[in-house]
Amino acid sequence: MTTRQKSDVLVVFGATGDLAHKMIFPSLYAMMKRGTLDTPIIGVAFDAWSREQLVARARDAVATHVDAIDEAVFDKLAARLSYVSGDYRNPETFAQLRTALGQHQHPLYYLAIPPSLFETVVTGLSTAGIAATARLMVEKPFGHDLASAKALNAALHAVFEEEAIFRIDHFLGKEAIQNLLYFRFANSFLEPVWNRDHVESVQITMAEDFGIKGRGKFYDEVGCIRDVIQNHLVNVLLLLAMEPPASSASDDLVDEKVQILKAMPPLTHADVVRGQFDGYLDEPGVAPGSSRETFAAARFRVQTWRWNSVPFFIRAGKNLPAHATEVVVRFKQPPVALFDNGAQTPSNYVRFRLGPDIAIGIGARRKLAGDGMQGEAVELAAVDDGVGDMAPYERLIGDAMAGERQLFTRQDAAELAWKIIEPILDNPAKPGSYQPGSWGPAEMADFAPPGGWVDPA
Ligand SMILES: NC(=O)C1=CN([C@@H]2O[C@H](COP(=O)(O)OP(=O)(O)OC[C@H]3O[C@@H](n4cnc5c(N)ncnc54)[C@H](OP(=O)(O)O)[C@@H]3O)[C@@H](O)[C@H]2O)C=CC1
Ligand SMILES: O=C1O[C@H](COP(=O)(O)O)[C@@H](O)[C@H](O)[C@H]1O
Repeated sequence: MTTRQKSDVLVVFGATGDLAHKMIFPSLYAMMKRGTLDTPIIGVAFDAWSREQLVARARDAVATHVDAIDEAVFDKLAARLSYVSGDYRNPETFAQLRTALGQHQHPLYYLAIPPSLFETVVTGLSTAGIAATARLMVEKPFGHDLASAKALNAALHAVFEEEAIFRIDHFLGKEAIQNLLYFRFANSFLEPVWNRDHVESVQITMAEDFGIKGRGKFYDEVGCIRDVIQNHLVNVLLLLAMEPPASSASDDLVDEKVQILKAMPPLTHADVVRGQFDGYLDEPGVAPGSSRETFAAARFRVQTWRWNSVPFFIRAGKNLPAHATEVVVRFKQPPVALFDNGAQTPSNYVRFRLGPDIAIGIGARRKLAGDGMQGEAVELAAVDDGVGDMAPYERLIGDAMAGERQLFTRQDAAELAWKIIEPILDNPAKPGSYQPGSWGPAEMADFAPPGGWVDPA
């Protein structure tokens, strides 16, 4: 299959599951509405459902996520749906799928299934002779540590070439995160100051004001560092730190990200604060006495000419006081404090609000009206209302079907990210406890970027 060839059928493994309900069907509906989906869609899962049951499930999924279903659009989606029922461990399931594919030669197989079944399905596709001219889209988590990520890559590569594999990190499909790349490299005014001469620190906060939403079993195996830092937030860091790519071609972009990953030394325990919210151990599915973190803050180093000595801090957690993902790039103080009676005033910054609301702000000081040279902090902000923005899964499914790899994680990048995080995974020490609605455990009092954390409003 050439890299430019469009997939001519979408096959969703896990069509009856939670992710399909929450993200995939609403995205397929949105694609249909936008006119960007014109292929058949085959769901494959264990439940002995009829096609009508799958259509009903898809309808429920869409109804849950849109204000009012456009019936004509949904009917077009429903008309494209078919269903193959069977166990992925049974070769007969793949024989049935081969029949269902009919004349279609270039499927996109979307693995929205438990990771323990990725290899089983890939082998099943290969044995049935329906893998050679196909693409594979793989859900997170992509491995549990470096060794498992490597093993998974080896299993996928036994059947699919790297160019045919699309590893999802839904953060990369977000409009605001694409804008990080755009804002940095579509403007020239940032470049002269975007380096260690001018930047004091970079901080990335992903705060969620809700808990683990009944996903105790999943979350307790994963924890905050694996769930969002190793993937989503390291990806944000890479977009902030990377050098300008030679072109916007996928491999040129990823090559620059990989250069940054190679320049980041593995974390040590001294680089990390872990926390667990009070009440976590009472959540269904959480192991008794679990030491899994629901909060983590980490200090990363990027040892390049541009960034050496600039700390990159990431913090993330459940049950924090706000729901916001935000980056603050803080610039150094002016060399001489001429005004404000010589006081060191908050310095300049660039703030990227990545979600749920979207904004870019530039922090500066201006003089207050009056006789004295006293000032105040102001922010020049561009706020995006998000109306009409493409949801990440819609963008990513569309890109994978088109063979567009820019927003997917390449094998080397996935493995390097694990290498950096690996030493701090699975710390048996008890994380510091924190009250739901606070900014993490007491240890955070001594763990902050120069100038302190900026708590998103
Ligand atoms: N749910 C979420 O919010 C998110 C999920 N993900 C990832 O997406 C993937 C799927 O997660 P999720 O939808 O929550 O999982 P679910 O457990 O809800 O769904 C699993 C799906 O796999 C099918 N399945 C499982 N075992 C078999 C089998 N042996 N043979 C045939 N079908 C089987 C199930 O079919 P059946 O129902 O018929 O038994 C079901 O359709 C995972 O990798 C997860 O990490 C990523 C981000 C968020
Ligand atoms: O992958 C995940 O992301 C969500 C947050 O995603 P967002 O797009 O809603 O910001 C997080 O809540 C979840 O724990 C994690 O698995």
